[in-house]
Parts: sequence; structure tokens; C-alpha cells
Amino acid sequence: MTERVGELLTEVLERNGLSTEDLISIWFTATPDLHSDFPAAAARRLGIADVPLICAQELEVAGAMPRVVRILAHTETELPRSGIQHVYLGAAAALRKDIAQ
Ligand SMILES: C=C(O[C@@H]1C=C(C(=O)O)C=C[C@H]1O)C(=O)O
Repeated sequence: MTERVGELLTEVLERNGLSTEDLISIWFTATPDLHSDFPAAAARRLGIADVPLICAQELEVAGAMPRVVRILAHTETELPRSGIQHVYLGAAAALRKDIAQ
């Protein structure tokens, strides 16, 4: 969990020219089949300590992609909405081909 959450957070920050100082809060969801850790705990271990974090369980919808952690990050940025890079790693890239970079 720590490794994969770190990879996702790093890509989100790097692709959008952000640092951890720009983070306001982060919402994580994990699919119901993930039990090893809280994604927020993984983020804190990566040094994101003074940011409010919350974890929630993704809806259990038949046929949904398993083993996915999602991040919804609220950040400071001067980027227009059209300039924001949305990050979908691995198999999750198939979820939102319309906005995945
Ligand atoms: C199917 C997905 O997952 C679910 C559906 C979403 C949607 O329809 O926008 C967003 C997050 C998840 O609740 C997805 O991320 O594409």
C-alpha cells in the first residue's frame, strides 16, 4: 500500500508541478477488497504529515475494477482546470480514458 500510494501521490504532484506545501487536503478511497492499511497512513509515512486526510470505502458495485486506491486531492494551484493532469496508474488507466493522461 505504501509503495503504490507513494507512486500515485508522487505522479499527481510531479505532473502538476506541485509540492506537498500546495496540498490542502486529500480524500482517499479504497475498494472493499483492500485491507492491508489505510492509504492515509501510507501518505503520512511518505512525509505528508500536516495535511487533513480521510479514507473511505469505494462502493461495491458488481463488475467494478478490484484493488483500486483513488485520490481526490484539494490543492493550491494557478493551473486552469484544463491544465490539470489526472493520474490513473496501471490497470486504472482504463477507467477514465477521457481524462487519464
Ligand atoms: C468507475 C470508476 O469508479 C467509480 C465511479 C466514478 C465515476 O463514475 O466518476 C468515480 C469514482 C468511483 O466511485 C472510475 O473511477 O472510473
